[in-house]
Amino acid sequence: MLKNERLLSLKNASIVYRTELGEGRRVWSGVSLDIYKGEWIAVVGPNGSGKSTLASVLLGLNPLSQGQLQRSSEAGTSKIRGVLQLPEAQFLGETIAEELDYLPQAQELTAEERRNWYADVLAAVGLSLPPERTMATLSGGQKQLVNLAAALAMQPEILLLDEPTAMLDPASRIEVREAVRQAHQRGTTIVWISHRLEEVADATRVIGFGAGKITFDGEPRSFFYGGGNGGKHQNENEISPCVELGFDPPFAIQTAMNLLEQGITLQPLPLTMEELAEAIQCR
Ligand SMILES: Nc1ncnc2c1ncn2[C@@H]1O[C@H](COP(=O)(O)OP(=O)(O)OP(=O)(O)O)[C@@H](O)[C@H]1O
Repeated sequence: MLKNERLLSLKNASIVYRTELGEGRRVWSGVSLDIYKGEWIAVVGPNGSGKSTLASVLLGLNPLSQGQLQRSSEAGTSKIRGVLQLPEAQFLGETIAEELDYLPQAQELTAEERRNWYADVLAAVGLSLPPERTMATLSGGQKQLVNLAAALAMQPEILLLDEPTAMLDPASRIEVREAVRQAHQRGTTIVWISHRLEEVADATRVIGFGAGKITFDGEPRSFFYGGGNGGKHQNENEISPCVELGFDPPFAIQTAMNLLEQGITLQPLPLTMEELAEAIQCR
């Protein structure tokens, strides 16, 4: 796990919502979390565990009931950008050009310069669409890629994604994931909230949310296979943190676990079908 410059810290944070009856509903409490430059953090947890609430807190949209949110000097509010579950929820313009025109960078460009800039912004997520295309005519995946392009054009330190692929078909999910991978390779820190555990394989770190607190904070292999650093295969009585949170591990990991139970060693422990095939071939 990369541990260098700290961008954001939550210290002993709690969130209490007011219900319609005026009572307090505690979503989570005692949450402490440091986010470091260059990390790719996958946040997972059951429905209602408070993942989207965490997204709102980190984006500065939801005040804490208790505790503190600290930003490093470089990671001011302008340096974290979010992409949310419903692509349409974030649109302001009717066309791609109008959407991008809302970004502060656009204000400094001439009409001529803007055309090249639109192309560059869209190319960063692998899109080559005419800027005059209306948003309503785009596929769900393309809409989400435009959202992603707009977020990345702001050059955020942290890109926060709250289930950005939830409404997308498999092909669009792959496109969005690839665009995020490339942003991460260019140095953007990623916080990705997801229900799809196969998306966790890209992460350098997993945060598990459950029962009102963080239940797991570690590497993906430890999350899926249990054990300490890098995930040693669990002993008979140990439940992996993934299963403990109520999730079935992805197919590749379930298959690997079955092989391990039969005494077949796999090095390194695979997180994806490709890694599983490789580990079997290397035996
Ligand atoms: N503005 C709000 N006012 C009151 N309660 C809220 C509010 N927002 C969320 N909650 C409640 O807080 C809890 C956590 O919600 P949140 O959306 O953060 O969970 P989640 O883990 O993202 O869920 P999901 O996986 O279903 O999207 C839920 O019980 C939800 O009903």
